[in-house]
Amino acid sequence: MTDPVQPLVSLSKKSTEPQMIVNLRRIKRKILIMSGKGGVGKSTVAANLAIGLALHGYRVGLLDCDIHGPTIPTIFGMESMKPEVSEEGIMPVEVLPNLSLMSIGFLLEDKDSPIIWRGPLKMGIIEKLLEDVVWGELDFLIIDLPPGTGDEPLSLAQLIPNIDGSILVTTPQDVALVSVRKSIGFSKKLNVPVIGIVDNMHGLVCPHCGKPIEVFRNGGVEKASKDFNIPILVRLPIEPKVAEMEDKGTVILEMLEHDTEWQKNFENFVATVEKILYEK
Ligand SMILES: Nc1ncnc2c1ncn2[C@@H]1O[C@H](COP(=O)(O)OP(=O)(O)OP(=O)(O)O)[C@@H](O)[C@H]1O
Repeated sequence: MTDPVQPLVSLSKKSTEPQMIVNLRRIKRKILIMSGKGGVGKSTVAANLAIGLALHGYRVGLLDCDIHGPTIPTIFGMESMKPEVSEEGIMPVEVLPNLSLMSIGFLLEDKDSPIIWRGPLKMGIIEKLLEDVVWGELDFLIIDLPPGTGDEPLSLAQLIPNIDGSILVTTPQDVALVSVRKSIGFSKKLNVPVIGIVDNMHGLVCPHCGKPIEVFRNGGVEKASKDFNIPILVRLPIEPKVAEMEDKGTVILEMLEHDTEWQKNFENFVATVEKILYEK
């Protein structure tokens, strides 16, 4: 059986761990963004954290490891970009002078077909990205993992050496507790400390009266935070503009505007993450 989508970059070169180590050694901090299930806002959080850190002056890379639905190129309005491939390796796509991206989505010839890869090929392409992407010197590499806490995201995360911390993204239903517990177990298996939880889609601000509306029955995230002694880093409301911003690729413009609630929430989130990491 042939694979339905052919990656642009040849996978024939044999993996060599030292090359991966050489590339990743130049990165000061590697942060995993993960979630117990799909569609909770993991890529949204990864993209905005990367932008926020870059706006604070850090050199940031964002690696989209979501093999089944790589959304980072769309969020940045860069779906049609093709990374340069040279003797040195694959060059990440530059969004700002100090923010660059790499996504499996950039390496697919046919972006509209569903991505159905067998296990070894999936691991192969992630290994290839870790080995061959020439990030240069970075202060942060933000890694957007595939959703879930099963064997596949675990094996992918295990390919990345010396991860500094994980951020768990969840929504506020009661099942948050289950989801957060699974994510903590996942981080433990990787020996990665949990930095904190992002409570996403936490209510909605009424567009007429400005008062908060609780959409889901809340309490699960607070309980998880207390039970596991892990801080809630930020509560993000349901923001109807987000899907539109992401589809149009204007997320970065929103973050450059300093007067929206969405931007302010992320500004606080980024400052909290920075504080936790640099006080360690
Ligand atoms: N706070 C929010 N308010 C409104 N929409 C949101 C919010 N957070 C995320 N979304 C939207 O929800 C959808 C899923 O978000 P996202 O792709 O970030 O989730 P994910 O967890 O990465 O999903 P996947 O499982 O596909 O990896 C997107 O359309 C995004 O625009």
